[in-house]
Amino acid sequence: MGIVYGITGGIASGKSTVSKFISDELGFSVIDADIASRKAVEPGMKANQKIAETFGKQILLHDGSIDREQLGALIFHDKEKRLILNSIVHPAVREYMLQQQEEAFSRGERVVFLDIPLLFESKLTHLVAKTMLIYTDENVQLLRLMERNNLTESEARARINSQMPLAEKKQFADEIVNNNGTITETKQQVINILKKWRVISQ
Ligand SMILES: CC(C)(COP(=O)(O)OP(=O)(O)OC[C@H]1O[C@@H](n2cnc3c(N)ncnc32)[C@H](O)[C@@H]1O)[C@@H](O)C(=O)NCCC(=O)NCCS
Ligand SMILES: Nc1ncnc2c1ncn2[C@@H]1O[C@H](COP(=O)(O)OP(=O)(O)OP(=O)(O)O)[C@@H](O)[C@H]1O
Repeated sequence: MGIVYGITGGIASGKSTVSKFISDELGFSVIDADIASRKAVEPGMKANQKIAETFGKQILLHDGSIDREQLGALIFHDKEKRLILNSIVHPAVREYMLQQQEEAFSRGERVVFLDIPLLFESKLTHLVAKTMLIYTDENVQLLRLMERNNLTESEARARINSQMPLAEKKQFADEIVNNNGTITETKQQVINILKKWRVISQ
């Protein structure tokens, strides 16, 4: 059994950017909740059928996959619908992540990272030894989200408002990476934290 660290943040705060650095440049396994949530709803999976039953067959594309754009438009504007979707998808996401984690340990890895956007909202901190929050100011988050996803300001705000504000997440995090600056500056902060945690040597 190895040790598990949590990477969290908000939508478009830079979690994937940090995860990619930790996996591609530092060589650790990073298990991504967004990828898990995509797998959990593929055609043939229980959650796919449940979503069609709950939100209507028109939520499926011709190949049986979920129309993510349509589902996003529904759930990011409606808390009740969002909680229903979460209750369908999250158990499968947790199962998948745990399985990936065990596979990494059985390959002999000693440290794995979980990238979970809703780590604090879903009260999952017991799954990890320590947490790293990828933080940006809300105006930076908004602009990066609008640009990356080609969203209007009101669409982007609806997504940001679906999560606990990043400023509030700070109090729950063991370490905070300020990602308002350049990616190089962010990587250096990540290295410092991993040294402090003794994941990498000085
Ligand atoms: C609503 C869906 C179809 C939109 O898909 P889309 O491809 O546009 O976005 P993607 O899955 O890449 O998520 C992007 C970001 O949105 C945010 N987000 C996604 N789902 C949620 C949610 N239920 N509540 C709050 N924020 C969310 C996260 O920050 C995530 O990193 C999809 O996000 C989904 O199925 N969400 C429910 C599962 C979930 O909670 N996923 C988040 C991690 S488990
Ligand atoms: N320090 C930075 N400087 C400039 N652009 C950045 C920086 N960090 C991230 N970005 C850009 O901001 C956007 C959001 O980053 P990223 O995809 O890593 O966020 P995320 O937290 O994984 O988002 P999501 O939860 O939506 O998947 C991307 O387009 C990314 O290239």
